[in-house]
Amino acid sequence: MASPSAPAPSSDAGNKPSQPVAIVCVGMAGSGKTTFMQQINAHLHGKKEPPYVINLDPAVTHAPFESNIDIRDSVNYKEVMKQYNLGPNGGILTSLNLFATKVDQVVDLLEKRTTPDPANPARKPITNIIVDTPGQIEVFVWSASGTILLESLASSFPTVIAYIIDTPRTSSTSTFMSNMLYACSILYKTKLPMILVFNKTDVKDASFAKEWMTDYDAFQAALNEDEMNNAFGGQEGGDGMGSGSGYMGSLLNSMSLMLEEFYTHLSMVAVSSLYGTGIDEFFEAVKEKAEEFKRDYQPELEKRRDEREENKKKARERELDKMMKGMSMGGGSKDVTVGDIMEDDQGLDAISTDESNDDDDDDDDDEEAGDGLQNRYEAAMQEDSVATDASFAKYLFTQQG
Ligand SMILES: Nc1nc2c(ncn2[C@@H]2O[C@H](COP(=O)(O)OP(=O)(O)OP(=O)(O)O)[C@@H](O)[C@H]2O)c(=O)[nH]1
Repeated sequence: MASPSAPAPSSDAGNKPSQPVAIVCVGMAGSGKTTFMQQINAHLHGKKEPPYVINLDPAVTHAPFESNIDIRDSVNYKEVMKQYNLGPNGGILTSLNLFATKVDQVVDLLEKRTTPDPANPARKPITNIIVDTPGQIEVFVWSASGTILLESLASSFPTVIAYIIDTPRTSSTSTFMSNMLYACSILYKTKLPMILVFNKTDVKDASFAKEWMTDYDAFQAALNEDEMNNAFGGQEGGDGMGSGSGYMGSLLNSMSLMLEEFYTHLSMVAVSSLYGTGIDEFFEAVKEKAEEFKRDYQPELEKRRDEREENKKKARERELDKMMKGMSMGGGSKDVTVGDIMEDDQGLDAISTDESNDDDDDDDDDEEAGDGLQNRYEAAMQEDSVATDASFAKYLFTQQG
């Protein structure tokens, strides 16, 4: 739930350097997401701008950094697997689903931490929110809970996807293309700006990737070379010149043409999470993509957020209405409210619906009792939501700083 005091991200707010940005790290298992998170976390701490850290990977056994919100504090992944009789992926998915039910409170907490606190002016508002996700990308990106979590985040903050790529494992044309297609599918699914983070460049330089993304001919040359060396395997060709699979070659060829357009929407940085190189460039790219978010993505998201708020308001009104109806008992020409029962204090048998017995004063009393009751319930509902937020913050999440 977007709190009313929270700053609604607006295009002019983009010029303020302190506007918080959410960076969601996504990548295949072993690509180095956690190590990258650790590196950007350390980088921001070094700049005296500690980020707000969220871990959404319920299965991680050891995280080398402290999280402000950790899914493992609210959902026991192993217990979920046991209780629901699930395998590892089902367990992660269900844990995310359970966690997604609390997303409003998560966003509330984030909004509080990213705005100045009048009660504590010395506390600096957070300017970066960094999020680690499960290595099973599809479980996060293609699940309803992943969508809810991302959309909720993006409805309050400029949000950028950092897609972490294992560079040494992406150096052949076929693995490169597979990875790019995956990135493409994430971009179109999340509709959020994306940075390709070529990680592990201490092992393999990422200049080949940059060249392939910007120069179609260079990729074609590499493709021909791979074909000649039979790098794709397969049985086709057989012309004695190491032709490899003709099918694979032409498929990659067509895909590379299609991806040319996709590359224009991306930023690309080369980093080594192990040694901390390229991190400054990464944050430059984040700045650029955050601007892009405000310019291109925000209008659509704001529309969706307004719709959601409106729906929420309607649902609340419906609930209140239902509750009030449930508490009034119809009969005769006039509804009798619980106020009648409370006033008479004689139980249901004492309720009279006979208007002829009521004088004008009674009518006024009835109205007042009804209104008072409605007001009290409205107030109670609001108090309840505040209490839920507070207790949620208290016992579900680990609050650091
Ligand atoms: N050489 C080198 N190794 C790295 C780098 N980044 C990560 N690694 C190694 O890659 C392995 C996987 O790194 P993680 O950070 O655990 O990867 P992950 O994507 O979080 O893995 P999952 O949690 O399984 O999804 C570890 O052995 C890291 O030490 C890097 O920049 N260079």
